[in-house]
Amino acid sequence: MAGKARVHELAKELGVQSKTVLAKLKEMGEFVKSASSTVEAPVARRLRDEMARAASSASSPAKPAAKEPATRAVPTPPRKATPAPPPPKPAPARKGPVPGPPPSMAKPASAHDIEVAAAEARAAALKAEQEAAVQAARQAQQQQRQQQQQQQQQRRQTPPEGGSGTSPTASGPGTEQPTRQPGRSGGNNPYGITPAGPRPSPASMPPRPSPASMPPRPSPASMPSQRPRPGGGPGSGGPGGRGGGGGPRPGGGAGGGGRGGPGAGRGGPGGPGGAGGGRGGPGGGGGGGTGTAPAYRGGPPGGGRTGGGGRGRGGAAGAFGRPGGRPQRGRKSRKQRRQEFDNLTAPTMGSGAPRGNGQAVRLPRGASLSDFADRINANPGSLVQELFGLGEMVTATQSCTDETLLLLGEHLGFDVQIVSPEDEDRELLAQFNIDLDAEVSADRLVSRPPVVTVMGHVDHGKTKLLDAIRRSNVVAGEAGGITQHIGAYQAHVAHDGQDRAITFIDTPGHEAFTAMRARGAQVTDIVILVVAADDGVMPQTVEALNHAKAAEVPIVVAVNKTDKPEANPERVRQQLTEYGLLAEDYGGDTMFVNVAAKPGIGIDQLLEAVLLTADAALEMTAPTDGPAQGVAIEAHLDRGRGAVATVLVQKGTLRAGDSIVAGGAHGRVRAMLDEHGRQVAEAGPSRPVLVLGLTAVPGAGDTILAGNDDRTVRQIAEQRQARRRAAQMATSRGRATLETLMEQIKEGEKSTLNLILKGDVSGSVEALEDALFKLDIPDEIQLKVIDRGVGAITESNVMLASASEAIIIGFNVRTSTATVKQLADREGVEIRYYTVIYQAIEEVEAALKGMLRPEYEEVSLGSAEIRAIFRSSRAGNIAGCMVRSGIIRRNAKARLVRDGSVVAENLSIASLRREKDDATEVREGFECGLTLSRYNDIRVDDVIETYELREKPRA
Ligand SMILES: Nc1nc2c(ncn2[C@@H]2O[C@H](COP(=O)(O)OP(=O)(O)OP(=O)(O)O)[C@@H](O)[C@H]2O)c(=O)[nH]1
Repeated sequence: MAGKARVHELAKELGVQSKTVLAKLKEMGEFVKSASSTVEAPVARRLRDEMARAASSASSPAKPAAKEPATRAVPTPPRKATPAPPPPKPAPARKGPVPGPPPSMAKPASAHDIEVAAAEARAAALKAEQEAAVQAARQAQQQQRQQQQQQQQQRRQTPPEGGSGTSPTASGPGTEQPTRQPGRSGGNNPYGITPAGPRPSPASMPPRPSPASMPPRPSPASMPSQRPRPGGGPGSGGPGGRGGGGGPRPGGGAGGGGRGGPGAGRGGPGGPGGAGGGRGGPGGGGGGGTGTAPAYRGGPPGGGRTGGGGRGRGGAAGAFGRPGGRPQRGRKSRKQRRQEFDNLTAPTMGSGAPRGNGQAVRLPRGASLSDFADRINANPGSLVQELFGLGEMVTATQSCTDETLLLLGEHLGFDVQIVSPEDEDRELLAQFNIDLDAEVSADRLVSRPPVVTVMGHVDHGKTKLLDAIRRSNVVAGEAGGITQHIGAYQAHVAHDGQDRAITFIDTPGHEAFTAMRARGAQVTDIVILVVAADDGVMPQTVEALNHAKAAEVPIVVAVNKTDKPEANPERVRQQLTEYGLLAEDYGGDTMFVNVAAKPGIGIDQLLEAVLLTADAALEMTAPTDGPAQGVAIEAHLDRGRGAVATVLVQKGTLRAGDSIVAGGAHGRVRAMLDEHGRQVAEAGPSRPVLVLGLTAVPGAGDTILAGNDDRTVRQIAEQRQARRRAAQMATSRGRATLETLMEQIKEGEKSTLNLILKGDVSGSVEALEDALFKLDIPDEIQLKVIDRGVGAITESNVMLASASEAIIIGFNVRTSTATVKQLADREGVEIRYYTVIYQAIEEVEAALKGMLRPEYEEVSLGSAEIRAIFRSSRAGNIAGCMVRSGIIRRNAKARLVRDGSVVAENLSIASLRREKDDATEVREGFECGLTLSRYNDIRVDDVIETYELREKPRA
């Protein structure tokens, strides 16, 4: 019969009454309630055996007697039927097979006899089964060991996976093999529990049952544990663990393995020969179900082998495998970890910067990443990130070096081509068919005067020398002998019976020289290096020397102040040999001339030397025909004459009336003046002239071109201006100037003005700082002097200003070198120069006042009283109003007043109507309909006040 049979079905099958079956079952120690109760299959099987045996006995004459005890047995207290309180002793089962009752037993079988015989038979069977189980367990253990070894080997090769608690090896058989949970399947059979039996190796184990395939969990009603079982409770896991299957019954049984909980999961107590297996849960070492389970009072000491232990994290050693349940990850060998570390690759984050395919990207020298990003249609931030990845930290607007741009270009797959400003200009001019470098035929070339710049250490007499030369050349009676400073002048000297002109740049020092060179203007042919004979070679002498050498310009040394008693001109010659300037007297090719600028001694010899050097070293020719080309030496805005520029013509001839472009400025030459203030009609090569008629002031070093017509020069100038603006924007974006600070303050971005003060003497710096701090500055603005010092403005001042967005104030000082000025330009650092303190204070104060956020005051416009409210699904609540005072204006700011209290602020008149027409404003005494922006809670008799905010002028 499949499944569980009911008592009456069994009775029918056996041909007896149900009550006979019930009595028999009672005899057998099974408590069965009624005829409709079900009987477990093993019990039914035993019942059939018993009944058959009883029937065979009944065939003997003792049969009726046999019935008696059976019936008598019914009222017998179920002493044996109840589980034995003491631990079931498996010993009898181990004592070898107990011979079953001989079938030929003459004595009529009483119920007791039947039971004894059955017990003996079962004991024999049990023993045989146990032996088989022990054998199988041994085999299983051996297989397990082998498997462990294999696993260890595998682990050494591959990192093992975690999840210890749920690994197959961690599962006790109690949960793995439900069929081996007789406690569950044979819950009402004290002997029905099959000992643990041969423990199958994990390899041979059936697939782990899924919850779906698991036998149904016994309902509480059907749980055998509902019955008091002194023999032991169900196998239990650790804290949080789940109880295993049915508890061991007296006499032996296997507690189902408990599932290790997050503590120390412990398998259920093994019954005699039972197998308890705990499965280690996370954090809990699923201890194997052991035969001894002190926690389970009254639980049977395990007669069987130790149940398979689960493995859990941090738990004790399981029966299988490694001790404890530490994560396998932690068990990696050092070598493995090292290998893993070595194989780690740095995480890469995509910046989103586009990748090129070798496309050419032309960038101006000193371009920023923003410029680059514009060209390749990228986000500047992504380029910052890419460059950061390459180990360079550059902000998006910072000017980059050529190397940086090339590096980034290569990294992104673009062919970056750095274009110098000169090249850019050349390209621009090419658009207008102007070629500055066009070959000039030799027949057009005529000799031109050399252009000379005077350089040297401070106070060695440069100015005095230039004065002396100028003075020595003043033609008697010419303009009263007074020359004007226009930035350059020409001196004349009789050389080899010829009147030769020499052009001198009237700005001593190498700053102007270098600044012009930086702009690509190479105007100087020869450098006069002034060295005071009493002082000798000094640091700036060497600096000037290096600048001249870098420009590959020949040098004539003027050994000055030779009139002084302590003068030692020979020492100067000796000293300069160390720097590669070997005097002719010493066998070199550099001309040294002893002069005394102050008394005007040796000036002619010096000019002679200049001409000799020029003739020897230079090819000083230029065409005089063709449109003029030149360089602006100096320029300024003259109050009466507008923009004026001193132009040094280099090629061609500049004439009054010519259309010219000078850098970003253009215009028509209105007049040309020489250094004596005389008008000149035309200026040939090397001739400096003051040019009037430009629309704007060009910069020193800007090239001058005479164009064919006004339109061309204007277009060239405009394109240059646009280019410069773009370059300036790129470099000075985010940088501080007094003007931008004002804007930033207005926009609420800034409220601090950082200053660096530099002065000629410490007294003036302190005075300036004191005066600045005495300024009446409102609290909302902060003035910070982040650095102060005496002396020229240096590179480090500029860098500090750049980093902290400060403005440098130079009081009677200038930048230490032209390169510092260039750096400031590049970094967008504003340097303001002052010669009087009050002027500096005034400007800073004006800037700070401009920086103040505007103050607003409220000006009332009018008020209206709500007379009626019209509800509109589209416009919300419309207030029908009477304007009480002033005007009500659309979009005006408004507030709502109810019973004298303001109930809503910061409103505005969203719509305004007079009759049926939209109105911009409605005057006093008229009715109007209006709505308030995003406000509907209006009531009749509320008052709407309108006002506007007007900026208050600052005192
Ligand atoms: N005795 C004597 N003094 C001279 C001579 N040349 C210049 N001096 C003096 O030296 C001082 C400096 O002369 P400057 O011409 O201003 O020197 P500088 O090189 O132009 O100086 P900076 O513009 O500051 O670089 C002045 O006091 C001159 O009078 C000279 O030939 N003999």
